[in-house]
Formats: sequence, C-alpha cells, structure tokens
Amino acid sequence: MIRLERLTKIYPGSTIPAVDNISLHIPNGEICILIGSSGCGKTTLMRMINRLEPITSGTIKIDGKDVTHMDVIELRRGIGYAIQQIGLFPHMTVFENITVVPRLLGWNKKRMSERVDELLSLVNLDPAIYRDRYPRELSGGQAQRIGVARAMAANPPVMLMDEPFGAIDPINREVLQDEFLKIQEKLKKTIVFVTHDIHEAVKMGDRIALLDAGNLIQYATPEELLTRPKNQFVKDFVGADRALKRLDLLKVADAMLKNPVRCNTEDASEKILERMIEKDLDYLLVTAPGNRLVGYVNLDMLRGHKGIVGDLARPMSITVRPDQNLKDALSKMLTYDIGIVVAVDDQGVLQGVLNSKTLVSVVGETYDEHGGHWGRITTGGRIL
Ligand SMILES: Nc1ncnc2c1ncn2[C@@H]1O[C@H](COP(=O)(O)OP(=O)(O)OP(=O)(O)O)[C@@H](O)[C@H]1O
Repeated sequence: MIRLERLTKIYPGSTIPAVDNISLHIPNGEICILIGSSGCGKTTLMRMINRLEPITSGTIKIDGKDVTHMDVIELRRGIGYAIQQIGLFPHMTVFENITVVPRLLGWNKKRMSERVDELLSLVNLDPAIYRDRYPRELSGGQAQRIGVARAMAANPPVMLMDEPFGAIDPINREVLQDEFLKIQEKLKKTIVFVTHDIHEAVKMGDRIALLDAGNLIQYATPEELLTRPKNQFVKDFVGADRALKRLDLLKVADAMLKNPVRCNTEDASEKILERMIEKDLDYLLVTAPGNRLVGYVNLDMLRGHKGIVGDLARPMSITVRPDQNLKDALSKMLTYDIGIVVAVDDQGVLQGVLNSKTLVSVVGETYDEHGGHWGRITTGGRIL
C-alpha cells in the first residue's frame, strides 16, 4: 500500500507548490491514475515516490515504510518505472535493455534469459524474433512493450508508469491497454499511472486522482468520478459526454437481461410457433442441453415446419461476452446493424441478452443534479 500524507513539493526558486499538500492512499494491487491538465503536478508527484524528486514536506510510505528513510537503491529495486519516452538504451539489445536491473541485482545468465523470454511472451512479442533486436529495429508500440517489460523485470511489487502508452496511435493503444489489464489481473501490482486521457483513466483505473495546479480535486473510482463529479471543475474535465464514457466502464453483464426467453432444440416447431404468436414474439433463442446457445428461430422459419426447432435454428452472426465493455458491444451492434446481441461465455453457454434500448437506459443514468439520486441499473423488460 502506498500512502501519501500532506505531500508538498516546491521547486527551488519557485514560490508556488507543484504539489500542494496532497494526501492519498493507494491499496495494494490497484491501479491509481493521476490525471489533470499539463503542469498540474502529476509527474512531480510520481517522481517523489521513487525519490527522483526530493520531497519538500509531507511523507510517502510504502507498506508502512517511509521512503525517505530507505536506502534509495533498495527503494528503486522495488519500484518498476516506465515512461512515455520509453527510455530504452539505443546501443543495447532488447535483452540487454530488459535486464538492466537484474544485472545490477547480480542474476546469472540463465535466470535472466528465462525472465526475458517470459516477459517478452507476456507482452506478446516472440522472444526468438525480438530479444536480440536494437530499439531502432522496433515499432513505437513494440518499444513501449519493451519499456513495460523492462519495468517489470525484477518483479517489483510497485510500478510507476508515466504515460506509458502516450506516444502510440489510438488503435495500438487500445491493444496495449487491454494486454496490460490482462497482465495486471494476474500480477496484481500496485500501480501509479499518469495519463492525460480521461478514456484511458476510466478504462485502466481502479481509482482516479484528478489534480489541478498541484491540488487533489477528487480521488474516486471511475464510476464515482463520472456519476458524482464533486464540482464544476471535475464535470468540465470529464466532459459533457460523461454518460457515454460509462460505456468504457460498464460491462455487458451490467446491462444484459439475464434470463431471456428461449426454447430447446428438441421442442416441436408447431408448439413453439403457437407460443410465440400467443406471446407476441418475433424471434426466439434456441438452446441445447446445458444452456448452450444454438441460435434463433423466427416466425417465418417455423411456419409450416413439422420437425423440431433444432433443425431450423440459425446461428447468431455475432455474440458478445459478459465481461466485454458496453462500448465494444455497441460498436458490434452498430457494425452489424442489429438491435439485439446475445451474450455467451467462452464455452458458448447463454448468459443473457443485450438490446439497444436497455443499453441506452443504462448509459443514460447519470447524476440527477437536483435530487442527488442515481437511477438503478435496470435491465428493462423481457425483450424476446
Ligand atoms: N525541475 C523543475 N524545476 C522547476 N519547476 C518544475 C520542474 N519540473 C516541473 N516543474 C513545474 O512544476 C509544475 C508541475 O510539473 P509536472 O511536470 O509535475 O506536471 P505534469 O502534470 O506532469 O505536466 P505534463 O502533463 O505536462 O507532463 C509545473 O508548473 C512545472 O513547470
């Protein structure tokens, strides 16, 4: 756990604090995002944690230990540091770049070699291809991955990441973010992460610290920041479209109808047709034993058919997973021009159904300025 108490930094020659009396607490295993406009003090705050900047007043404790009382080399061994400019040494190979800290720690060749291969695989680069390359032989995205791998080399429990994906185009950035979140799910590091990008903050952060002119304005979960901005500054910062930003945050599982109406593959087509007409349904999902999604049937398909629905069911053109975010789901719905999408797990078992109406209502639930009330997330009515 990282605990900042009344932390202040005044640069020599300046009278205005770059970081002004900030207290905040970062639980172990969480990603804390520092965000705010240029010059608000994000980098300064971060660099005080590994003592690249001396502290003017206040304290920083990592797992109860005051960083200013620790041996600085010892301190930095426990803290991985990845920065936007990547900072790879141009005259060193990928292998040598990644093993800078392990070499200082006196690891033997075999251990370093295994670690490099493990880290390269973790960041999705083939060790056989990349370990002997020089930084100039890498794309920007690959170099960023190496930067992250290097920061993780000695398996530090804490990582400081200063706009680590800043210089990457938006598409590769999304890919890197997703990969990094997957890694973090496994490794559970305590991470301080600086970004300018509110989308990135909402997506990556367990908590977000919004700074302005050295002051901490709000420290909250992404959900809270979007739905309960503390004041006008926060509202302006997160943007008028904060409702839409919740699409990044909410999962399909938050908005889907969990028990959609369905029928079994073995059901007689005639019987199902009758029931659908009675219940005024145009489409019906078809599942096999174990609730495995087979596809759907509609009224036209069933009319005049004498067998079982399993013989008719058409597979869905697309499905989503419950843990996908609503932005991905909406994007699929728009791409395929469909109003409904079915959620299945990795084994193809039916989990729920998402339709555009419930999606809009879930995303539209924002802070009610007058009553201070939030609508409950509801999945709406039955849609099939
Ligand atoms: N070495 C320094 N000497 C004097 N002032 C500095 C120094 N480094 C930063 N500052 C000032 O401290 C303030 C905070 O800077 P800092 O780099 O922490 O901001 P930031 O939020 O990281 O900005 P950016 O998003 O542009 O990187 C700024 O006003 C900056 O000009």
